[in-house]
Parts: sequence; structure tokens; C-alpha cells
Amino acid sequence: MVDYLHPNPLQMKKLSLTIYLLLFTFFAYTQSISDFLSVPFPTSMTASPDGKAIAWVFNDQGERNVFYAKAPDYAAKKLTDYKGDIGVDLGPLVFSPDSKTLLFVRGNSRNPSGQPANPAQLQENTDKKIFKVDLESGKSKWFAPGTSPVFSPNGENIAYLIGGSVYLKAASDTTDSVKQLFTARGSTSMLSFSPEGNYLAFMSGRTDHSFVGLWNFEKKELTYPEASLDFDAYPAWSPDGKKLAYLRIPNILNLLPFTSITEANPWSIRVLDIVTMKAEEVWKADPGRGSVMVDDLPAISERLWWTPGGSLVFPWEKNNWMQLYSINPITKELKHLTPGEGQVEWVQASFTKNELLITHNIGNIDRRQVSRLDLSTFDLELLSDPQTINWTPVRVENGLAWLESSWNQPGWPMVQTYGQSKMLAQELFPKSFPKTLSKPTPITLRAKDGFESYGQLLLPANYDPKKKYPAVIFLHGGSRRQMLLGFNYGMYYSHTYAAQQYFASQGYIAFILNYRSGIGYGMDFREEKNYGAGGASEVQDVMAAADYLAARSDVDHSKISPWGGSYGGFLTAHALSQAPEKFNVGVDIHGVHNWNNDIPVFASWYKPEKFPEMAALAFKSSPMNFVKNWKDPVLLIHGDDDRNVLFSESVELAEVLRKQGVHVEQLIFPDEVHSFLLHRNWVNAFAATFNFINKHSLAK
Ligand SMILES: CSCC[C@H](NC=O)C(=O)N[C@@H](C)C(=O)O
Repeated sequence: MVDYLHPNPLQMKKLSLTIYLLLFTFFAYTQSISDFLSVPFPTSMTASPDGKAIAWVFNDQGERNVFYAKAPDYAAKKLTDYKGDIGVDLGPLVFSPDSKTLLFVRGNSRNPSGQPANPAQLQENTDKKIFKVDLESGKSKWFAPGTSPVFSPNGENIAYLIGGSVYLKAASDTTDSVKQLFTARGSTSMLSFSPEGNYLAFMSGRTDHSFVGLWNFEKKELTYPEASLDFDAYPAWSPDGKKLAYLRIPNILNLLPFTSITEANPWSIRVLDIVTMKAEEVWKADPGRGSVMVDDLPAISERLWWTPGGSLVFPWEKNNWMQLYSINPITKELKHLTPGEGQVEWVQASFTKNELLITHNIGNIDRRQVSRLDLSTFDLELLSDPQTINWTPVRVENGLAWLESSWNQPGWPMVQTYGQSKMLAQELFPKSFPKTLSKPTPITLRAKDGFESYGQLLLPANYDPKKKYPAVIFLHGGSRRQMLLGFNYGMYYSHTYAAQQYFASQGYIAFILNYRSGIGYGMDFREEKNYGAGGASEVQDVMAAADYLAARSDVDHSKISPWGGSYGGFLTAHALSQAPEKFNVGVDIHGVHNWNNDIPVFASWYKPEKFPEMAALAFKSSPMNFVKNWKDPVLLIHGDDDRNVLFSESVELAEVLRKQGVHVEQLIFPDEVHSFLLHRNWVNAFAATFNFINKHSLAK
């Protein structure tokens, strides 16, 4: 018995341990989903050309602002002061060549009716605009309407896009003048000044083909040096400005989005001689593996990088993995630069001009790592701690900056100089963020068709193997996505990982599935032949996850609930309609339910009535094909300015389910887009997800 008035040291120890456990249990069960989502999410990490400063955007619970940090101490400075969760996007960031000015783009894209997103119903225009910050004074001001600004090499001019047209404005011009640089057919993108600033190269998109175009500033002349019936794209200037390399990608006729493609007419690399204006093919992919230039890997707008020695570095999926190779246009020598099991996802040039900074999962399949590729020696050096998740590295003088997360910490900007690493703006990391999370365990599954898929398992707080827990399965969207052994590099999936952690903190076994057609596990995994609108074979992976959980002695198999967004909503609907007996309830966030309704959003050529065989298989691969079996209650969540998944997908599903007596609940966000712009909508969506699943789990 403890003598509370005169406790001895051992009794004091017992007492303090008891108090600690009581407090831990109290906080673990009382921290809200908003605590799990309270960490500002960093994006647009950018380094100045002189390597002496970095800038990034923090989305702090919906309040988006630009931050800046300078050598040597890299103390974070807030450059903008936008207030509140108002649903106006911010980024990218672009430094001027002299590193004294920073541009940022703020605003939202337009929907097919020409309305910029405005989920907070602000009484102001929310179109995208370009702002300019004087980094000496810290003052920012409006510069121009539009997006995608690029400085001329001397910093005197800024080219930018409005819609698909090119505009040019003197960087020093403080008027509200808006002047088109030239008029051209098609939709212009991929602006790239030549190193001398005498040309602007660009891609001119034209439905089933595209040209690489040139604007000659001196002659004020627009030319298309080598027009073709293919997709010519990704222009890249040689360091001396005498050559322009680009990809030539043959069109793939009637390729239905969200179906498998493993080979096509091979793509090639061409080099244009700016003096002769003659181009030649310097390399062509082999037929078969790697002949497709997939448009979502590596996930940035460049595909070609020149080395100081005149070779070209490019991504190629020759060996089942998207990796980097180099070709010497003169000797035609080909080198494989990034061997190993894993894919290169992002490639970042650096102010040193002699390296590429690569984000990949080679040798660390369930994370992202950063490596340096030397462009003279082609040496590859791993820069990451293998236990963390690192992405978007940028070079700074005597060091590096990057974004880093782990299993128990969301993404955060880091800087390392002279070998010493530190969190940037550490003072902004919220104290309310939970201290105790569930460490994910990698799991491998095998579906009934023998296909191997992967996932991560989160055990509940105070886990007791003798107990039986309710379980949730999170299904990511895309489907070209990968959930990781920690907080994701994308905000959508960082938030959903946090939501699964919240489920675990509330006593659930929380499973996260990486189903076939996702990225990170190679082409054979990503392009499984019957996935998506070609057979929805990935549903078997969802069933395998359900069977895995049901077979666990610590899972109450009557309380397994799937939930997910977009493609994950699609799979939640498949789960509940194809195997209601396996599941308790589900939450379907902006999910697709009939491919033939939503695919035209991604492929304007696709008219189901014109492609009856394609449409028949696509419908057969849709949840609506099985909807008659649907019995389990479902919560539908959707924003009604969704440009990716038609709001009508939820309207139609609700009507059919109600008719057959299924319990349907709804949470609708007026004027919200696909990946919610308002932080409160994320919080409300996940709180509703938890409450809906929990209500039906406790009720049993
Ligand atoms: C199922 S068709 C559309 C799904 C959608 N893909 C592209 O917009 C999607 O999943 N979007 C988000 C969630 C994503 O790409 O991750």
C-alpha cells in the first residue's frame, strides 16, 4: 500500500509510472484527428542559383506561405503573410539568376467551365497569378496573371503562360502590362530559354501530336524546325546553346487510360543543330520492354539532361525499373547509371551543373532515398539515411537541402552543411503532434491469381495479441501511387497515412495496401495486364488484404472496413459490391463507379459508344457492374468542383444504392476539388470516416 504522505523511493517510482501511464492513455485516446494532421506540409523546395539560399512553401493547416532561409545559419524567414484556411494554392517558386528575386505562383486552376477553384467561396478572383519578392527587402507584389514563369538567363525578362499562350514581361516592369510574346497554334508548355537567351524553346501540344517550337528573339520569328506526326517534347539545351535535344514519342492510338501498356512503337532522342537547323536521331529505345515513355514517371517536367562532356542522361524502363542511362551522341556509347531494384522518380539538376540529384527507391523499396549522380564520372553516391524517407533534394553551397519524413514524423525541410544536418524552422513544428505512433510493419500478400502485392500494418495502441480488434484497410488513389513505411511525400497520402495512424491510436488494426498498378515495384507490377478498366484485377489484392486480416487471431473478422479516395474509392466500392460478406462498412471518397463515365475526363477521344468492346470491358471492370450485390452501409464523400472524378459518380451511386435499400450517408464539400484545397475538409472527411466506421464497429 503506498503511503502517499511519506512514500518511499520505490513507491514514488510506482506512483510516477502510474501517473505517466494514465496520462499516456488519456492523451492517446483524446488526441483528435486534427492533431494528427497538424504538421505544416512542405512543398516546392527550391535552391537559389548561387547555392546560398533555399525557399519552400508550408501549408500550415490550410494557411499557405513562402519561407526562405539563407546561409550560413539558414534561419527560416516567412516571406508572405497569407492568413487562414482559404483554399488558395501556392507554388511553384522560381529564383532569379542573380538569386535576389523570387517568383511564386498563387491561385487555383480553372474547371472546364473556366471557373478557378474557390472552395471557401471567397469574394475575390482566385485565378493563378505570379508574384515577385525582392529578397533584400522581403517585399512581394503582383507581377502578372498566369503560371509557369521562367527567367531569361540574364534575369532581365520573365516568360510565362496564360492558358496555352506565351507572354513576356521585363522583370523590372512594375506596371500591369500583359503582352503576348508571340501567337501560335496549339497549347504551349515546357518553356526553355537557350543559355544565351537568344531563343525560347517550347512544346506545342496538338491533340494527337506535338511540336518542339523555337522563338528567335532577334528575328522575332517563330519556327518548328522538325515538325512530326509524333509527340516531340521535353526540349533540353546543350550547355553551349548550340544543340537542342528532345524526345520523339510515337502516338499510341486509342490507349484507354487506366489500362495496361507494356510496349509501343519505341520512343527516341533527337538532337537539333541550332546552326543548321537539322536534327538527327541519337538514340532509340529497343522494341518491347522500355519502348513506352510513360507519362507519369519520373514525375517532373524534364526527361533529358546534358552532361558537361556532351552526353545526354535520360530515363528508361528497359529492365523493369525506370532508371537513368546516358548516351554519347557522337560515340553512341550507352551507360546504365542507376542499377539495382527500384525506380528513379525525380531528377533535379543543380547549380554546379555537374550533378543530378535523384529521388529513388533503389535498394529501399518502401521508402524514397536521395542520391548524387556525378555527371563527369557517373559515380552514384547515396546521401540518405536508409531509415528515413527523403525527397526533392536541392544543392546548396557546402551542403544539401531536402524534405524528409519517417514513420513517426511527417515531411519537414532539412538542410545539411559541412556534414551537419538540422530541421529548418524547427520552431514551427507543432507541439500538439502526437508523440506515440504505431511503427508500420511491411507485409507481403498473395492474391488468388498468385499476384504478389504489398502493404504496411499498423498495430493499435496498447496492443494485446489476445484481444480481437476491428480493422480498416486504406486504399490509395492514382493508381500510380505508393504508400510508404512512413509519412508520404505527397500531401494527400501523408494525410491518409496520418488518418490510419489515428485509427491505430483509437484501437484499430490499420492496414495500408499497395495493390497492383501502383508505382515503386517495377513495370510488371504497375502494368499488370488486367488492371483498371481492363479487368479490375487489382480487386483481388483488396480481397487478399481482407483475407489476411480475417485470418489474424487479433482481428474481429466481422469488423473489417475498407476506405479510400479516388481510385481508392473505386476499390472500396468494388470491395463492398463484390464481397459484402467480407466487410462491415466502407467509406468511398470521390470514387469512380463507372469507368465509362469518368475516363472521358482523361481522354476526350473516348466515346464509349464508338468503342463498344472497350466500353463493355470497362463497365465489367466497374463497381456499377456488381452494385446489385451491395448491402453494406457506405459513407460517400465528394467535392462538387471535382475535375478528376465527376461528382455525378457519387450522385448516381447513391441513387442506385438507396433504391436497393442500402444505408448511404454523405459528406459533400461545395466548390471543393479532387485533392481538397481546404484543410478543414481533410479534417472533416477523416473525422467522418472514423466516426462512420467506428459507429458501425461499436454497434456490432
Ligand atoms: C479512378 S480514376 C481517377 C483517379 C484519380 N486519378 C487522377 O486524377 C485519383 O486517384 N486521384 C488522386 C487521388 C491521385 O492521383 O492520387
